[in-house]
Amino acid sequence: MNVSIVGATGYGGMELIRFLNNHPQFKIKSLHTSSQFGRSLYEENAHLMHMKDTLEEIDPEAIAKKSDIVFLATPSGVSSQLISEFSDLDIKVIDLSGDLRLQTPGEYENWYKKPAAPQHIIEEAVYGLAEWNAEAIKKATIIANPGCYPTASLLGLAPLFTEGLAGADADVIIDAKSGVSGAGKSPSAVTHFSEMNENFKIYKVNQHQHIPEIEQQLGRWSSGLQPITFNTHLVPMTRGIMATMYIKVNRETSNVELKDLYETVYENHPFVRVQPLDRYPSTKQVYGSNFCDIGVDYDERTGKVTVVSVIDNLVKGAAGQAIQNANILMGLEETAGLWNSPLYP
Ligand SMILES: NC(=O)C1=CN([C@@H]2O[C@H](COP(=O)(O)OP(=O)(O)OC[C@H]3O[C@@H](n4cnc5c(N)ncnc54)[C@H](OP(=O)(O)O)[C@@H]3O)[C@@H](O)[C@H]2O)C=CC1
Ligand SMILES: CC(=O)N[C@@H](CCC(=O)OP(=O)(O)O)C(=O)O
Repeated sequence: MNVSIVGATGYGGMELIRFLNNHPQFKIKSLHTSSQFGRSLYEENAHLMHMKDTLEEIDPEAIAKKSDIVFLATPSGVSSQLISEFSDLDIKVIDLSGDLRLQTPGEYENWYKKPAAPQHIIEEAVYGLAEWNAEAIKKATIIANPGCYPTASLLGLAPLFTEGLAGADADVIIDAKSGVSGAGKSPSAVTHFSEMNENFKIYKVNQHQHIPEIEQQLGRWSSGLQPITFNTHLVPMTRGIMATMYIKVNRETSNVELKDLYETVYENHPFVRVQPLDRYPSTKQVYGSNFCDIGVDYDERTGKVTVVSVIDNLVKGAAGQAIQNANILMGLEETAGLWNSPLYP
């Protein structure tokens, strides 16, 4: 099966290339750029010097003729415009941006401050939280790949909500931290070395665009969900997300019960690894891999559960989950091309 990547020169695009080069069924057919067509991929990306591909312009009709799937790894505000051209063509689309995740155009415009995609396309797009939406993903034409923070948060929260231990009044608090590659390839005043080195920053306080995305999915599991508290921090490391979450549960529980619950829920989901009792994950144990590692603890004093969830933002948080979704969509093994161990130490 042939695949194309739009936004191939960005961090998400290059991570797609890294995994697709080792994929048993998918072959990279073309790589697309908005600003560098005609140049060789390796010219600005020395680590890809072994690849001879030339970057091509973004022509949806030409892409649909050569490929079965196109990955859009473009900044927000791009696929909301491009998607209309692809949706009339015979090609599956997997969008890594936030453009097709929110079910209401007004909500997208409110949080992203950009024009939304057409309503009928938003309705057609399937939310690609792979562990929780596989049946819909199998039948999808357009997949909205989840955001990095929502992936870590929702995988950690899901068992409590789907198994009835937490409900609408769970008073969810998510305290999340990310490595700097989450902000993409372009350097900025916030992310350059002397700003980030030996520093720890909170940003977008109570304003992050992933708030409605997390609430939307939690609301599917628990109707009438009260608003959540969600805040994000930048950590001076390249990759990794840790979401530490606090959830009020509706009855007493124990760490043994919680561990059993999480293990049972994720029994048939190889990319989610539940930690042993009294162990909590760190970002390095998933570095470069498609794993999401989760640790849980019940605090008897407060009646709250603490969930710690870690992913690599560029893999399970972006390119890895996008390929996992492509595997499910094409009827392949979910793990095809993704079953590598984390890079450690
Ligand atoms: N980084 C992360 O951890 C995650 C990112 N995402 C999302 O994935 C998407 C890609 O992110 P990331 O790779 O980090 O971003 P980058 O900024 O690293 O890369 C984006 C790429 O998109 C291309 N691009 C820029 N403007 C346009 C345009 N107008 N039309 C078409 N292509 C354009 C650029 O390449 P060129 O100039 O060659 O066209 C650029 O290399 C974003 O929407 C991001 O929010 C989601 C989850 C995690
Ligand atoms: C560290 C960092 O800056 N992370 C980015 C994640 C961006 C992203 O993934 O945005 P969409 O999912 O909405 O496309 C942020 O917090 O905005």
